[in-house]
Amino acid sequence: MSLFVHYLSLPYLIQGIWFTVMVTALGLGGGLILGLVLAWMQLSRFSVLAAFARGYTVIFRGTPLILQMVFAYDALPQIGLKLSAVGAAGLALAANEAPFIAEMLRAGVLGVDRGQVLAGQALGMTPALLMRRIIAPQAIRTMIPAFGNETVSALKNSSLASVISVEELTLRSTQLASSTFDFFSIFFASGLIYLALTTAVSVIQLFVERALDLDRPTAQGRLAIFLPWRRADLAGGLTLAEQTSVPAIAPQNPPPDELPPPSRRATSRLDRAKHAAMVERNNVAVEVSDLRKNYGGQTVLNGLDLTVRVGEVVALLGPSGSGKSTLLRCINHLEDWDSGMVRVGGRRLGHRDDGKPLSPRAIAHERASVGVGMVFQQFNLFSHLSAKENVAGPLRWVHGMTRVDADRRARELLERVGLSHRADALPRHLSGGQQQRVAIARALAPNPSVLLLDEPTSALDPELVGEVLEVIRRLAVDDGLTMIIATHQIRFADEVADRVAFLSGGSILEEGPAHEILTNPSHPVTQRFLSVMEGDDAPESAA
Ligand SMILES: Nc1ncnc2c1ncn2[C@@H]1O[C@H](COP(=O)(O)OP(=O)(O)OP(=O)(O)O)[C@@H](O)[C@H]1O
Repeated sequence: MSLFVHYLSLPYLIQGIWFTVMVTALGLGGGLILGLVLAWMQLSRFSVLAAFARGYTVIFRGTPLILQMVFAYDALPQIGLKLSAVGAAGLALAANEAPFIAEMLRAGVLGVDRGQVLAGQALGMTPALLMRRIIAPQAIRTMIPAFGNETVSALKNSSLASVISVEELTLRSTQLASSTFDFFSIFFASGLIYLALTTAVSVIQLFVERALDLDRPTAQGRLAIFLPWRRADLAGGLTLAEQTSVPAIAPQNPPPDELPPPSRRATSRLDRAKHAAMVERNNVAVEVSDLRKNYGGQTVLNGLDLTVRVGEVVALLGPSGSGKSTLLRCINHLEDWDSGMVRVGGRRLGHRDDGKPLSPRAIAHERASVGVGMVFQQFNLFSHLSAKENVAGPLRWVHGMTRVDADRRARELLERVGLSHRADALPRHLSGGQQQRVAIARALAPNPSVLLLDEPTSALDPELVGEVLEVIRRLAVDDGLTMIIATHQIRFADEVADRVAFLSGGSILEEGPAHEILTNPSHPVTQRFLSVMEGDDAPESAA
């Protein structure tokens, strides 16, 4: 026992730790940089880069690290690259770790909900901005456990550096044992030192995981100063003390969601008819002509034409799979199409005037300047940001608003959708209806010229549908916003829409004044569709 304690504190062994840590740090640091490059290459649009990265991965993941170390130490000098033993071991470890780290990074990036990426694009975020503000913060959080594992594995793998005479812990233990023959005590002491190092890594991993856990309010507050995507919350009006006291879950008796009273403008059908007649004279807001889109062999949009005027509310109805969502995504150029043209505010979104496609970055800038807001079926709120940050963040990042102005606008809009009291809640602490109202506030924040709503209530429980429809109704009636709404809510369409377009098989079968189409459809497919809906949601027929 005393010998064991003696070896545990022997400077010769302790100094070996320094080499072990150095090789590990070089391997992990280099592996992280190289892994980032490999992950970027694999995710890139250029297939040559992706193929090169895959080839690298196959070679370095498929050959033993020990051979890579020997190669780095003995073969590289042949081509004039002479490295120290520690340098060669660090380089080989980095080259070996890189493909594993790249896969981890790729899994983290691909694991971020695609809906949030779409929402960011719809808000006019460039690919780089999306990566920095939306994808990376979420991916990093999910990658911590895997990165902890990788660190432990790199630490243990560093022992292979002994084959190229790096005087790390394993080599020194072996040397000591061969001179003293006290194998058991020396290797037991050395094993215990490795265990202490890997335990330290696990403790750090645990600390970082807890610190990044958004559900722990204390951590949120403390760590926010180091995290760019959380710093915003602090500066948004809450002091650090207030921030740390924000409850992780909704308070027991939260104040009820209250929408401000609507304007006195009536929502009667007669008013809607007058409104429809009035917008007839307005400029064209959205023009879709002869739009065609296929997914593989399936035709989803089949030469579709649609014109929407400023201030008009158009409801898209039609059976499931008729192409409503695809049409909305094309209008915002979240989806490319095969032929035809889409103009928003007179501009060909996504294309130059000569018809050539724009780069993703240029499309993002154009989306932001043309102003097409989008509300999705699944809300697609940024799950790592509070309700207020979901609204204020894009205003700062995309539209260059100051923090004070963006926060003020976010608060105004949250108040308008009756959620000012939940401004600091994370999306997962809100009900579906509340999340959709935040999503509407977020889409409205940059004052879009057109708002596209893709079945905004179909993911909601029936008792939550009403609150979201009320918010949309107010936007249509009080604010006169130009809207295109894909919906299955027939009664709602009758109340708020000026016009209904009925889609089937990727084209518009029938369109016209909402009440007329809904109560007296002329096409047999529309008649059949409305009669199926009749039981629960059909409008009262005209008197
Ligand atoms: N990314 C995709 N890849 C392949 N097919 C797709 C894709 N997106 C949609 N589709 C297909 O395109 C067709 C139209 O889909 P879309 O979502 O536009 O219909 P919808 O009218 O909005 O339906 P719903 O009312 O059910 O939402 C469907 O048959 C769907 O399976």
